[in-house]
Amino acid sequence: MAHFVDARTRVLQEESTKAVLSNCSDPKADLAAERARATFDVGELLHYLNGGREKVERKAHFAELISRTEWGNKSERYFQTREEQYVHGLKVAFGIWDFMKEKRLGISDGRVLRSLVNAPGGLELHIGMFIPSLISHANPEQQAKWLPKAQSLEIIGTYAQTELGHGTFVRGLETTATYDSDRQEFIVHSPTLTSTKWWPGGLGKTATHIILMARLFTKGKDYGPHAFIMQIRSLEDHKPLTGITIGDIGPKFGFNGVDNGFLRLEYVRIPREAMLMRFAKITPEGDYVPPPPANAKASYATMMYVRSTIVQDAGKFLSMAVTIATRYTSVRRQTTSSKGQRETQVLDYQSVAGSLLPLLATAYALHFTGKVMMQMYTDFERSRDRGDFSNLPELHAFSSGLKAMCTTITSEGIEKSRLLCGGHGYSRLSGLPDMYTSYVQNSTWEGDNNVMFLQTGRYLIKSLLGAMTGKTLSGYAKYLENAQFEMKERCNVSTEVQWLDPAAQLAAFRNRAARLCVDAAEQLKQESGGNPVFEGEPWDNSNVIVIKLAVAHSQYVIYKNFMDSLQGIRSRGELQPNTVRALADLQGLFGLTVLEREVGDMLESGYLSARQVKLLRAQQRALVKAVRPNAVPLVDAFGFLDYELSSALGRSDGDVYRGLLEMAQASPLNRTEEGPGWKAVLEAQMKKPGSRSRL
Ligand SMILES: CCCCCCCCCCCCCC(=O)SCCNC(=O)CCNC(=O)[C@H](O)C(C)(C)COP(=O)(O)OP(=O)(O)OC[C@H]1O[C@@H](n2cnc3c(N)ncnc32)[C@H](O)[C@@H]1OP(=O)(O)O
Ligand SMILES: Cc1cc2nc3c(=O)[nH]c(=O)nc-3n(C[C@H](O)[C@H](O)[C@H](O)COP(=O)(O)OP(=O)(O)OC[C@H]3O[C@@H](n4cnc5c(N)ncnc54)[C@H](O)[C@@H]3O)c2cc1C
Repeated sequence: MAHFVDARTRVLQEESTKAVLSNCSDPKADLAAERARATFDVGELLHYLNGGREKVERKAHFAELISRTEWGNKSERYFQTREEQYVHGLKVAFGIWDFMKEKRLGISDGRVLRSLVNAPGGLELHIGMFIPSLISHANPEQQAKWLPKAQSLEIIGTYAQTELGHGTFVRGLETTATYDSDRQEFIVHSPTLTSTKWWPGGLGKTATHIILMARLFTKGKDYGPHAFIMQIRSLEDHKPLTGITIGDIGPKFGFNGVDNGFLRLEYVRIPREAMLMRFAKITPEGDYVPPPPANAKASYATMMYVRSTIVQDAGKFLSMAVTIATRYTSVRRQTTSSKGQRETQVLDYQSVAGSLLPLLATAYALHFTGKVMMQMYTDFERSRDRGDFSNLPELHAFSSGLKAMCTTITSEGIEKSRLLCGGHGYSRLSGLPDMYTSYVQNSTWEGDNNVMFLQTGRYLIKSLLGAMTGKTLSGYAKYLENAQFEMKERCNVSTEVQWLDPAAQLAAFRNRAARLCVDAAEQLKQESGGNPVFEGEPWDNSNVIVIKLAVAHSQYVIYKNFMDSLQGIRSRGELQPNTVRALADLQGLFGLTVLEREVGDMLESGYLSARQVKLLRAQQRALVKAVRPNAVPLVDAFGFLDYELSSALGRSDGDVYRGLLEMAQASPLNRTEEGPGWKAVLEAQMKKPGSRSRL
């Protein structure tokens, strides 16, 4: 029934409404005004970043279609229970599958669809690791047997490596696969409590098959972790097979649509052919045939593939967070110094712009590094398929450090973006809390970040030691050939504007990394009492400096990739000069922001003087101002759709307050006016005789 308001009430209210309206915010107009400030052609950059106009339009077309399906509807997204999330995640996966079949779409379209719906569920590991493991570890016969079933979703798999007792230290896995040559079978077994598999995504309630990482024993000898494929659930009634105990590990910090699981095996027999035998093999008689020495770590290849995809995705997630925060802080107005004046857009506060715009620049930096990373992985696959594993060590070092660096940056960046949105950033309807809780596990899974940095540091120190004995280095570590020269080098910047020179910035990144490498090698030598030892106490006691080195190197790599990518764009004339200028500002802002944060090392080493640091800071602040007018256009160029962001604050029309109010309607607490607590608790309590008088 309509609420009746009398005329007198309306007249009295009119004046105050007028007063409020005179300086109240108009978010839609604010965002439109921001867009009008663009100094470059947003459409051009949008198409460039997203692989062309056709892809941009195709994505929008898909979003339009799937948003109307039951599984693609996101209105309940923030209100689901864990069980609902899990079932919804499955519906999404199969919804996408049917949609792809119906429209005859390929894998790259599938990726777009998954990213649009963004509802991680029980099939993540099937797509992300089970199928890739079959491709990289199975021999041609095994691939012919398993891949069609996996690709048609006849079976659903996961990657079961981590155990209660061991995740990082893969060689310490306790699950055993013991070969019985009489029956030409392996007996797979969980001999201890700590050998219980724990964490694999989809293992709890979804997967019918697993890639099992277990220690291979044959003829009484332990050959360490190897990959096996085995069935764990019946394809008839989905119940666990004999000797197998499986379940869900319970709620997590985020990512709760995924049924991460546990698994115990009790003397389960699997055929000899269950061992994935592309590299290492077992003969029917039980003789172990090792992989060639060059690819001794071949069984770790899936992890490297996933690390590469994680690096590729880091930029996307940071860009999403920054899009939400930039749009919102452009329309959010707070505080005015004089009465009658409009309140300030919060993005105009130096503290907000000074935090958010460097993140925007970083999102662009990660975009370019992600592309380089995937290219490097693809190149590795090509040479691997020719039997050439020579670039494996560099790929491992590169992907480990970047996985750690990019996920650290993105995790922190999402949280910073949320904080910059104030109170509304704390609402799940902003999209930022869920993005954080479901992203931050990237710092842990697929190799804890510190552990990954240590792998990169190890490679760099070994490279440096090699260079000192005359070895030629290649790839990103090449600069270490000149480490001794770098130790004496001083920065030659003498004016603020000279800090804009990419060569000056790159030199600072490189010098810091080179010096840290020399320092780390020195410390390791000292701890080792002579020749550096890369394990045990000497190594453990050098962890902090080695991680610092790997961070510095990864920052150098990300900056270099940004610089080289922009150079390539310029020399190929791919973008108009105004667009390149906008990107160059971002490159400078990214570089100087990182260097500013790390000046302590460079002052300590003597590479920079206090005056040069002052100049650097001033130039960094100037770049924040230079980027400010393009803030909204630059996030628009990422090309995220409202459907994709699923955020009241990130709306492309800027209508954030309406967005919050509309999205909140779906809260289950709003299903009735009195709310679920009235009948359950409140009524009885509040109507108790005497309760009013007590209050
Ligand atoms: C479509 C796309 C969808 C994507 C969706 C995503 C969904 C998926 C989501 C994902 C969900 C997540 C799912 C999950 O989480 S799955 C579980 C992931 N688990 C891990 O990542 C475990 C992390 N641990 C390791 O990787 C290893 O054990 C480490 C690396 C720590 C040490 O290992 P180890 O103790 O054995 O070695 P070492 O230190 O004695 O070093 C010995 C030598 O080996 C070299 N070395 C080491 N490793 C590699 C390597 N890989 N390639 C080449 N070389 C390598 C190393 O440089 C050294 O060389 P050198 O110095 O002697 O020359
Ligand atoms: C959401 C999620 C999903 C996952 N999905 C899967 C999956 O599908 N399949 C699967 O097999 N696994 C999965 N994992 C497991 C994941 O790969 C491991 O948790 C990860 O590799 C870290 O190992 P850990 O838990 O043993 O950490 P730990 O190694 O116990 O780390 C604890 C601390 O010790 C430090 N540390 C450990 N070793 C060293 C060292 N050598 N030197 C210095 N510091 C060290 C680490 O830096 C860390 O701070 C998942 C994990 C999560 C959180």
